[in-house]
Amino acid sequence: MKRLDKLLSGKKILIMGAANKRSIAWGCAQSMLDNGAELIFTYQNERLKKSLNRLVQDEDRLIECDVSSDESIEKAFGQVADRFGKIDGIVHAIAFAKKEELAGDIMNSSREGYALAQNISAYSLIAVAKYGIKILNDPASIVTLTYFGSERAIPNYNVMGVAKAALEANVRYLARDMAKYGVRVNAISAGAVKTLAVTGVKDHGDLLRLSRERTVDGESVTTEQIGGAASFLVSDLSTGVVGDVIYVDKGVHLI
Ligand SMILES: NC(=O)c1ccc[n+]([C@@H]2O[C@H](COP(=O)([O-])OP(=O)(O)OC[C@H]3O[C@@H](n4cnc5c(N)ncnc54)[C@H](O)[C@@H]3O)[C@@H](O)[C@H]2O)c1
Repeated sequence: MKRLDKLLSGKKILIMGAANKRSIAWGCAQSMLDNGAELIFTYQNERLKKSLNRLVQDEDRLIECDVSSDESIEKAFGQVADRFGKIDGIVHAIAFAKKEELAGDIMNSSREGYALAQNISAYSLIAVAKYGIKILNDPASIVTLTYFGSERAIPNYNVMGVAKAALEANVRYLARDMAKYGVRVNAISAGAVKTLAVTGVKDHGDLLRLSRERTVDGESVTTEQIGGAASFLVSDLSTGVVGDVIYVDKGVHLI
């Protein structure tokens, strides 16, 4: 029998949502590389490709995918299969809402802004799973990223909190329905970290400070720590974890 000496040796993982070195997706990528995985990355558009290119130079491993379009997802996953064959996992670290929707009272959210947040931040997981069936091995694992604003009314988080609640429900329904393909689906509820996405939330400085103060040791969770849990969830150590939301927030949700 071939001896595999690292947790993720022999596993090919698709990382969706690495915009720069602060991205949670990049923390996941670092941990997975350390654990022996082979990685492929998707980027949203040419602008984000330039940014990702500073971190990943191998052009073959960079594939465009805008999750607002089924055609884009199908094409991207076709390219993944052509270049790398079947894969063993997908990290979905993607969310979006317009800045004006991430401020003030939720009564002022627009129909369009609400729908857009749902489309990019929650529905996209279903679309990724749907096209993912064709390129995922049996067994395989999908991991998405959520936030505590799905359960509590966090100031200004508004439509994104509602989208995260939908995302977590999607995880449960997908976990049920993807099981017949040997695919597990789980979410990590990450503590607040300063990324590009967070800066869209009004008064995000307060959100980050409050979140840091509520961790058990007064230090914010790091993207590396979130990545560690993501590595566990795509690994064979977590085959019993199905349709779950795992907190990686250093205890913020406890208080
Ligand atoms: N930063 C936090 O405090 C925090 C906490 C918990 C959960 N999360 C979640 O983690 C995930 C990653 O966000 P992040 O904080 O690392 O920020 P980030 O800005 O680094 O990453 C967000 C990514 O989403 C991508 N994206 C947006 N719209 C897209 C589209 N239409 N098609 C394809 N990609 C698209 C962006 O290109 C970017 O790469 C998000 O789901 C976010 O809600 C973040």
